[in-house]
Amino acid sequence: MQTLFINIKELLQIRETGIDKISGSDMATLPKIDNAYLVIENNIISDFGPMENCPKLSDVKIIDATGQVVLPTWVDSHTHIVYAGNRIQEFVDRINGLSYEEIANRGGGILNSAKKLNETSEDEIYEQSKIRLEEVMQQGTGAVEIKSGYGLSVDGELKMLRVIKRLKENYPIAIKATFLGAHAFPMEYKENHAAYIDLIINEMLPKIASENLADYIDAFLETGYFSVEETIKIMEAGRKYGLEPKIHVNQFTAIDGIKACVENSALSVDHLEIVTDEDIEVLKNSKTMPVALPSCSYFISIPYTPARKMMNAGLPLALATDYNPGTTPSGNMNFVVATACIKMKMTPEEAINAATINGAYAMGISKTHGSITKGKKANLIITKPIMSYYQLPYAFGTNLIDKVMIEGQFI
Ligand SMILES: N=CN[C@@H](CCC(=O)O)C(=O)O
Ligand SMILES: [Zn+2]
Repeated sequence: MQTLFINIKELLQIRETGIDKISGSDMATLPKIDNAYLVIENNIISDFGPMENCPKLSDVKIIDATGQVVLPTWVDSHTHIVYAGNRIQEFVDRINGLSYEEIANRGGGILNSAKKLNETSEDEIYEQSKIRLEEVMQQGTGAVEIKSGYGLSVDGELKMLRVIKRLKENYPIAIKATFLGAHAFPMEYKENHAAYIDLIINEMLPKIASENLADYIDAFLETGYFSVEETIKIMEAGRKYGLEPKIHVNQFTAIDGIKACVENSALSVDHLEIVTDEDIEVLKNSKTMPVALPSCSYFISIPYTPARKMMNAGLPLALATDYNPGTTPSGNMNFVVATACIKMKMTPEEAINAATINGAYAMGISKTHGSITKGKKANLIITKPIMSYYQLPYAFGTNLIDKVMIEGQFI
């Protein structure tokens, strides 16, 4: 079955086959066709071009997109959308003056979510998480990475990863699962880090690998969480099971963690609110994608990733939500793109590149997602009639999406 979109006001992010990411000054360019057509065959993009070249097709469903902008769906390469309950009380505690660190030191934060998760059944976690997944799909997300990391026990981590597996099986959206057992030290291991790392490496990882539950491995490399040396052990152990690292690093402090991640061929380094000149140097000429999470900076009032400085140094940059109950209870990529423009001074072109093709790279799916390219998945955002794509970040907070197509189907 073919679908033909005609009269598309702007068809954005059109790319040749084989482009997997966009770096540095190239991020300022977002290739597009004004007044375009686009052909979808089953679940794949099969053709596109200017309206004057529009083919005459028979037995085709025609959609007139006059006034509407069409772009690839967002790729959200960093989320924690599988969790139990919420942390609304901590939100209010922060408004009343407590810091994220103070809340964590009182047993709140990640350990609070871990307690809730371990007390909740797998079915209930699935029910709570699928609501969030369905919500972000309606907001234009067509691929999502989901981490474990609120189990912090063998059973808890397996439970989370099994929920992610069920979401993968039951939804058309591309999902990658990341094992984040090294998210925090449980209370009983506070004074015995080696024993918890041993549990991760010798008990969790073999079980996860035997059930094929994870695609990537992560750790929270941060002062007060996992040290550089501890994170290296986790990355090396994951590699033995074929899990590439995607690491939380430089959220609050810069402790040479990025260097360790690059040396261990991490696919991405995520957060990067605090970035030194040395960090930028080690990222140059590496295959590691830096990932910024501006909704987290917004929600807990920490610095924004220095996007301009990084792009000026020739680096690529991806944008993701970090959707989680503590630092970012929002999975809205439209807000991420707008906030990147408003607060990080990324241009709309840079932000859209970061939220599509570079996001796809950061979750290892740029062969199939992240751009309007012949042969890629038919994953599309069709906007309401708008002035131009500039309106997407400009009218932040307004829902400008008319329809979302994932794998050739409107959802
Ligand atoms: N920083 C580490 N992990 C999550 C937040 C975890 C939490 O507070 O629940 C993040 O990416 O922000
Ligand atoms: Zn995160």
